[in-house]
Amino acid sequence: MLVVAGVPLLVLANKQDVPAALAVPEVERRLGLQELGAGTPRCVQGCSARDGLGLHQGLRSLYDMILKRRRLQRLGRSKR
Ligand SMILES: Nc1nc2c(ncn2[C@@H]2O[C@H](COP(=O)(O)OP(=O)(O)OP(=O)(O)O)[C@@H](O)[C@H]2O)c(=O)[nH]1
Repeated sequence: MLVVAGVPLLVLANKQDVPAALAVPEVERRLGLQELGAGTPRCVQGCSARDGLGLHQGLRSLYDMILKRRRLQRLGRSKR
């Protein structure tokens, strides 16, 4: 997985309607996302492409992370 430091990351843990699907914390652990550190905002969202559950929430989280990052970038620029 290519991750650019600081860029908001959304991981969709799909097929959560399937009983054998990995739970969200396990997906996060196996991808080693905790190693990214606080500088890379991220969200691991459980979802099901079959019924759409979790998709809106995931995209909403990504949108919020992008807005927050933009605000922080603007603040950083105005302080220079
Ligand atoms: N139950 C369920 N089935 C899904 C979901 N998303 C995809 N599928 C089904 O899983 C099968 C494989 O589709 P994909 O996941 O798109 O394809 P893939 O990535 O090549 O295959 P996988 O490695 O099996 O995921 C198809 O029959 C899809 O309809 C989901 O959220 N829930």
